[in-house]
Amino acid sequence: MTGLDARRQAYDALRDIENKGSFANLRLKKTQLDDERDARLTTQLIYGTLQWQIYLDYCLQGYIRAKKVHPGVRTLLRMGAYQILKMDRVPDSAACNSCVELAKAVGLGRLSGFVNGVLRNLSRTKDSILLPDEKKQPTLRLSVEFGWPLWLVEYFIGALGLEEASGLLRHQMDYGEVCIKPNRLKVSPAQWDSWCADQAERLRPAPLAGDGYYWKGVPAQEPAFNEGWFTVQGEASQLAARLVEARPGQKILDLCAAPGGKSCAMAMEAQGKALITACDLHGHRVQLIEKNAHRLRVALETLQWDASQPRPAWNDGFDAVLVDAPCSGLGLLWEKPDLRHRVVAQDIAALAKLQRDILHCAARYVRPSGRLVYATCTMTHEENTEQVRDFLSSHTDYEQDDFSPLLPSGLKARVADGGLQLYPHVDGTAGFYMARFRRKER
Ligand SMILES: C[S@@+](CC[C@H](N)C(=O)[O-])C[C@H]1O[C@@H](n2cnc3c(N)ncnc32)[C@H](O)[C@@H]1O
Repeated sequence: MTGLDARRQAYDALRDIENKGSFANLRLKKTQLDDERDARLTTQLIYGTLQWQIYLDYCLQGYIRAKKVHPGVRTLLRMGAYQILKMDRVPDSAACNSCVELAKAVGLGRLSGFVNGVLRNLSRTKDSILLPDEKKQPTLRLSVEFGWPLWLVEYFIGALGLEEASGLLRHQMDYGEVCIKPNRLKVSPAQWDSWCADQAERLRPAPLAGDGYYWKGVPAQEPAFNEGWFTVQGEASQLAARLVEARPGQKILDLCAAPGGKSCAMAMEAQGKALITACDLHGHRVQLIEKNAHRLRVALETLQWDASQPRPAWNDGFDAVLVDAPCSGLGLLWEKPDLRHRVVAQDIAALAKLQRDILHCAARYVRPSGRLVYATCTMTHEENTEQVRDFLSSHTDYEQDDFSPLLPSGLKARVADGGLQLYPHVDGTAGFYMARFRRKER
């Protein structure tokens, strides 16, 4: 059967994500498929099944009478239901047959009849599934229809109102595309133009990223990526790195740097001539920064360091400091759907405290008239606007720094209260927040 290997890899990854808490994007990198079509199918099955899990479980519940379902079978049913309900290009019969074959291949052959029965019934009657009433239960409807945990729907409705939250929660993104940007330190204009011409059918301009593109491809399988010709970085992340305005000869500190996307972006922006120190709390993540820098051939100094602890030796030592803070990551829920099932509301307060501590330390490292950039990939006011307000009220040696001239002309979001909040449904980026402060002259 075509795609059975791809489906098996997706099944194994989904089991690891559930059992071992693996992150989907990292687990995906471990799948081994040489054929690009298979690799795309695996990606779509993993991400799609996770994105729609709540919707799929809702639809499946009407077809399952058993009180307990074997966890492996539940994964198979979700994968099958995803193909039947959300993947138009897969015929229902292929979705059913492949799940039955997969059940046998993963040692669940004795339950393959059950899998077959549930999926065939679903396929036959899928058009009559009733979702919660939009008028009577708008919150539950958004949760089920678009696969969001209820608390997240309630959070966004509380923060944005029903209409805006609906727009946000309805937004979908294409998992098959990544945003790329040329590494001008490594690739010549002629080489880049020629690569882009080869890839023309898979590229579309990234409106906010200057010379970047959205590319339908698998980076690890692309020689140009392994040669360091381009970086993979979302438009919002690129923008946050740009706010630092890293210039040749400057000393820059990136306090929460792994896996090194923004550190490398800043190094490239400064034509490889800035002195960039990239730190992270976790040693294994510091290695990711080094790996990234090595691939892109940019020089960075790396250090394992807890940014919430003061380091007096750094006081007044940097032209600019970036705090790309650990955060609830709600802005990445579209591109990393496993996070929807991982983040919990209780995380937000603890993260806000950590962010405050990190910002407080970072404030000392900036030289007078230097820049401090604060960024998160989330949309909670506790982690964003409240941090900015709190920082300015407790650090009177800082003022807000207007960065609007640096923003791309096509951007719809506007700076408000000194910060820029990007939303997926407004600008098509990840949900991201950024603010910039300038230390006053003494
Ligand atoms: C949003 S990510 C950074 C992404 C990175 N700037 C990039 O562009 O690739 C936040 C990082 O903060 C790190 N982190 C968490 N707590 C930290 C702490 N107390 N000190 C330093 N880094 C920390 C995490 O390990 C994670 O790598």
